[in-house]
Amino acid sequence: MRYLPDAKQMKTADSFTINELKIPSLELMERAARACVNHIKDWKINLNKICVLCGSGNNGGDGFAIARMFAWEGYDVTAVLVGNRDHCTPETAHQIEQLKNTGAQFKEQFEQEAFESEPYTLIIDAIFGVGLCREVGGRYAQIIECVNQSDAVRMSVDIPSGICATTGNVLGTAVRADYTVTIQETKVGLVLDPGRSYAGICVSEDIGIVSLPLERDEETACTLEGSDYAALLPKRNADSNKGTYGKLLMITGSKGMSGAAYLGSLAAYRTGTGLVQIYTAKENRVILQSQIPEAIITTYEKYDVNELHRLIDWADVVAIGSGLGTKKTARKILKETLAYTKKPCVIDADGLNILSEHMDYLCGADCEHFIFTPHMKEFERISGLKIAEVKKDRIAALRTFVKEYDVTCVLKDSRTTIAKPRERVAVNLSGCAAMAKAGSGDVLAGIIASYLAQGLSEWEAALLGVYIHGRAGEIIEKEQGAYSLLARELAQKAGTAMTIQEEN
Ligand SMILES: NC(=O)C1=CN([C@@H]2O[C@H](COP(=O)(O)OP(=O)(O)OC[C@H]3O[C@@H](n4cnc5c(N)ncnc54)[C@H](OP(=O)(O)O)[C@@H]3O)[C@@H](O)[C@H]2O)[C@@H](O)CC1
Ligand SMILES: Nc1ncnc2c1ncn2[C@@H]1O[C@H](COP(=O)(O)OP(=O)(O)O)[C@@H](O)[C@H]1O
Ligand SMILES: [K+]
Repeated sequence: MRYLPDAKQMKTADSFTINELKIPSLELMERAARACVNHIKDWKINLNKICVLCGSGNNGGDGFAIARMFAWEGYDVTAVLVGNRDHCTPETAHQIEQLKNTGAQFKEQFEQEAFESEPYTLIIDAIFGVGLCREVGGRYAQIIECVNQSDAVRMSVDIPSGICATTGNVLGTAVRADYTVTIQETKVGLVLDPGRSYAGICVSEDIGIVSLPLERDEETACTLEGSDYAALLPKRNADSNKGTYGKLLMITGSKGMSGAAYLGSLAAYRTGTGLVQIYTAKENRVILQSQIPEAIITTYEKYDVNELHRLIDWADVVAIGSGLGTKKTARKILKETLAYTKKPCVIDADGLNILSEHMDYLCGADCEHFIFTPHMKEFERISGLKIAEVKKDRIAALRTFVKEYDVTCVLKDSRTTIAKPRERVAVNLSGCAAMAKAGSGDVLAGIIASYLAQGLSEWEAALLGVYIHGRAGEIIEKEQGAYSLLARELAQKAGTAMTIQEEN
C-alpha cells in the first residue's frame, strides 16, 4: 500500500521529520534537489541551456539547489526568482546565497522578452509546490503561460505549479510538464485528473521524510500495489465445485436492454463465480439463453414478491441495477430487494437512478453490505451535489457521502476512487481511455459482484474489482490499440488480468 497525501498531510510529514527526527530542512532540500538532478540526467534531456524558475517558498529553494548542482557540473544554467525576495523562506534565501560563485546566472526578476529570446532546452518549474493555496493569477499566470508556450522540455519539481496537490485541479493555470519528480510520496493531486495529465511522466523519490504522520491520519488516501491485489485474489482449491465459488443473482436488463445482463454475468463467470442466475424481463429470455447458456435465466413479466424472495434466498450475493430501467416494476423490485436482502449487494446504474429519487429505500436496509458503483452523473443524482461541486474535491465529497449512508461507494471516472466508512479512501491507478465505451460499467458491476460471491468483503471486492477491470482494459489496449475495445472483451479479459496478477 502506498499513501497518497494531500498538501496538508505532506506538510505535516515534512515538519514531523524536521522537528521530531531533527533532520534539517536544508538537508531534505539537498536530497530533493539531488534526486531531481539524477532523474533529469537519466531521462537524457538536452541540457544545453537550462532555466530554473523559482518561487519564494521551499519549492523555489529546491529549484535554486538544482541550479547550483548543475552549475557545479559546468552546465549553462540560469536561475530566476519569480517570487518576491522579501517573502523568501529562510531556506530559499539561503539557497540564493549558495548560488553565488557557482557559475549559475541569477536573475532576481522574470523578464518575458529575455526569457523568450533564450534558446532554453530545459525549463525546471520550481514556482509552487504543496504550498500553493489559491488561484494563480496576474504575473504568475503570465509566467506559467510563457513556460507552456516554450519549445523546451518542461520538468516540474514536486508538482506542476498551479496544480492543487489535494484535488488535482488546475488553480487558474498550471505548468504542463513533460516530467515531474515528486518528493517522497506521490501527492493525491498527481494521480487525480487533470493533475495526472499535467504532470507528464511522474516519479517519486524517497528523501527520508517519514510516513508515520500519514499512517496516523486516517484521512490520508492510498493506493494498493501489485502484491496487495495478488493477496486479495480469491483462492481456487483443488477440492472444490461450483458451489464453492458462490451463487450470484443478477437483477439486470430490461426490455431492449439485454446487453447489461449479458455483460455483467459474463464478467462474473470470467472472474471466477461458480453460478450466476439472471433475473430479468421476459423479453430477454431467448437472447440471453443463446448469448450466455452458462447462466440460469429466470424472467418476470410482472412483479412477484414471492419469486423475488426465493431468488434472493437462493443467492449468496445480489447485483442489481445495470440496464434495469426505471419503470414501475423496476422500482418495486429495487425497493423490495433493498428491504429484504441481508446479502452483500452491488447497486449499479438504474438501481442508483431509481434510488436517487427514493433514498428512503435505504431506511432500515442493510446498507453496510451495499456497494454503490456510480459514474459522475449518477453520483450527482444520489448525492445531490452537482458534478462541478464534486470535482472541486471528489475525495472529500465521497467521504462525506459514505459516512452519511454507511455504504461502500465506487466513484467511477478516468481515475476511480473507492470509499467506505472507517477505511482510507483508495484511488485506483489501473485502466485507460480505451475503456470509455458503453457497457464498461456493467462489466465492472459483474466483476465486483463476482468477488463478493467468492467470499471477499465489500471493501476487498470493490478494490480488487476496480483494479482488475482496469488491468483488463490495459491488456486490450496493448493488443488492439486505444479505439476498438468492446465491453464484452473487457469481461472476457478480466480473468486473464487476474492470472497476470497472480504471476506478479
Ligand atoms: N524542508 C521542507 O519542508 C521541504 C520542502 N520541500 C519543498 O518545499 C515545497 C513546499 O514549500 P512551501 O511550503 O514553502 O510552499 P511552496 O509550494 O514553495 O509555495 C509557497 C509560496 O507560494 C506562495 N503562493 C502560494 N499560492 C500562491 C498563488 N496562487 N499565487 C502567488 N503566490 C502563491 C506563498 O505565498 P504567500 O501565501 O505566503 O503569499 C508562498 O510564498 C514542496 O513542494 C517541496 O518542493 C522539499 O524540498 C522537501 C523538504
Ligand atoms: N478514460 C478512462 N480511463 C480509465 N477508465 C475509464 C475511462 N473512461 C471510462 N472508464 C471506466 O469505464 C467504466 C465506465 O462505466 P460507466 O460509465 O458506468 O459505463 P456504462 O454505463 O456504459 O456501462 C468505469 O469503470 C470507468 O472507470
Ligand atoms: K513546481
